Amino acid sequence: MSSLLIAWQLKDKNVLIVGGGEVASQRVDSILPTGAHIALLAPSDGLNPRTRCLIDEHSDSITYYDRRFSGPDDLIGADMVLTALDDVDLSRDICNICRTAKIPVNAADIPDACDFYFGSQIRDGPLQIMISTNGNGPKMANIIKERLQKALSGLEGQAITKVGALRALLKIRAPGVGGAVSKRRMKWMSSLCNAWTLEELVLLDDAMMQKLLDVGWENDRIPTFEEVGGRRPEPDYGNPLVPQAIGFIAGALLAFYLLKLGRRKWRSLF
Ligand SMILES: C[C@@]1(CC(=O)O)C2=NC(=C\c3[nH]c(c(CCC(=O)O)c3CC(=O)O)Cc3[nH]c(c(CC(=O)O)c3CCC(=O)O)/C=C3\N/C(=C\2)[C@@H](CCC(=O)O)[C@]3(C)CC(=O)O)/[C@H]1CCC(=O)O
Ligand SMILES: NC(=O)c1ccc[n+]([C@@H]2O[C@H](COP(=O)([O-])OP(=O)(O)OC[C@H]3O[C@@H](n4cnc5c(N)ncnc54)[C@H](O)[C@@H]3O)[C@@H](O)[C@H]2O)c1
Repeated sequence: MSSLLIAWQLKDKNVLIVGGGEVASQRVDSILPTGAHIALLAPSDGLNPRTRCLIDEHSDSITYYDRRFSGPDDLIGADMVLTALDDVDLSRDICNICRTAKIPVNAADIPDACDFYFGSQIRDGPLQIMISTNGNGPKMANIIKERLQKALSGLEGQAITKVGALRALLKIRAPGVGGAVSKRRMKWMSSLCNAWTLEELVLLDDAMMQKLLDVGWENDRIPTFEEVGGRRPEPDYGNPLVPQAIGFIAGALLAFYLLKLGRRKWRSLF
């Protein structure tokens, strides 16, 4: 069996985390950027220092309850539950209550009881890559993430941000959902993404976007980067004085060496 990989939207949803150890702190890291309201339930004497820090720094997003899990009432209003406990029986009980209440649940210590797994993540602006081994080898997911990270240029997130802005402008210029307009929009956007390099997309600015739409979209074609006023930055050779200074020092050292050699030869003749 494999699993469904989706980008779950959690903005303004209620996520309950039961436990406050190291794994709980990683769950907070994963949930915070989604814009969800987090409730964290764990006695303060078991709080990991990072979890404590996250609670203090993000008091607008995290409501902390300094107590142990007390039963099904703790789950009321939760849209998602994550357990990160050192008590497998309690973890399993919480999973069972969630299943009855139809609340999606992840238990860090019982893969079989999870509705979904976390994965190793690469994030760069709007780009989100999740590596999952479907429960087989979490450390392998982490190693593969590091390999993938090296293969990325670092421009992807910025390029996607620019494409997102252009898509939003195009939707204003050619509104509508479905039908012929949708088909034309999708074809034009896909052709542009295929035709332009990542570097060119990163350099898109407001004026170029307007021109792309005026010249390209309106005439149903993909203009080149240069055609819409794109300019590549001049290659940076650094400070021109640096090579000059290096040349001067090298020249001076060579002259000094030759002078010394000349003197030695002169001496040896007499
Ligand atoms: C990817 C990542 C995401 C995250 O947690 O955010 C993640 N685990 C990570 C690290 C990690 N976890 C563990 C080790 C020690 C080495 C090792 O065991 O390999 C390391 C390595 C480390 O710490 O470096 C121990 C471990 N993990 C699970 C159990 C319970 C069990 O298997 O029974 C045990 C105790 C096993 C035991 O007692 O022996 C279970 C799960 N861990 C998952 C996700 C889900 C499957 C994901 C997948 O298969 O891809 C799943 C099923 C449930 C879930 O957590 O959702 C994150 C890497 C983030 C990153 O660095 O990028
Ligand atoms: N999924 C993963 O990636 C992964 C990785 C490592 C470990 N684990 C497993 O996850 C579990 C948690 O790991 P950890 O390192 O965070 O453990 P931990 O011991 O650091 O934290 C456990 C937390 O649970 C709290 N707790 C205990 N009983 C409670 C209760 N009744 N109500 C509320 N809170 C309670 C403790 O106070 C503590 O904050 C362990 O079982 C571990 O084997 C999972």
